[in-house]
Amino acid sequence: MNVKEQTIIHLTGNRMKTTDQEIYIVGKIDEPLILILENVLSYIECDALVDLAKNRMERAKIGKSHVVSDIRTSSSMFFDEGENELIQRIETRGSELLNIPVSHAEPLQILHYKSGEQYQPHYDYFTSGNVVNNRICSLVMYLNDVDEGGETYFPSLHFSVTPKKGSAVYFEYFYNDYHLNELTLHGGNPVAVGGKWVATQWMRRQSHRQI
Ligand SMILES: O=C(O)CCC(=O)C(=O)O
Ligand SMILES: [Fe+2]
Repeated sequence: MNVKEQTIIHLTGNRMKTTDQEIYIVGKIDEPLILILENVLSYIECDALVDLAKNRMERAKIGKSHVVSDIRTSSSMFFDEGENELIQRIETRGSELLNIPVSHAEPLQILHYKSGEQYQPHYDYFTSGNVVNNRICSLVMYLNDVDEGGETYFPSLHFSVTPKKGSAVYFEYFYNDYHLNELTLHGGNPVAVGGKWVATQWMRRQSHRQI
């Protein structure tokens, strides 16, 4: 018999409550665990994140070498850890939702795709040999509705998620079975009409912040 591996998030019911938000689970894949979540951010929070990020965007850099790459044609920025009340609130909510201490959180990343821009399929975890404190899960939060295109796409699962303002897709890749981690290959489909803004929260296996 095949026994299902432990996941990071343990679900009890169709809602997840944090101190200040009630989040709805509206879709799920079991293995690897992928959740579609609604009401992760309020509209006001989405707009505020975009406003704060707007003037701080630069062309996206990929991975450790930080070389500008065509793998991702969007632009990006990172907020500083807990840099203001809004960022603190969102980091705390993410940590409560995922049940992982905020010290494991990477700085919140904002991505902006203009029409035609995309993010080719990739893994969020680092694949080079000796990573000691790798990423274990991702929460990709949508900050606006996209008119056409811009889905988060999981090619190995033939599954895509349509961006919806305030909603998010969560996935984890902390499995012993490497094949399950590899199934989290994902990308951002080209935005056909309009633009797309996302906020990505990655969590590390161990504490990442110097506090
Ligand atoms: O834009 C998306 O839908 C995916 C973003 C993503 O894969 C990431 O931030 O690592
Ligand atoms: Fe990603």
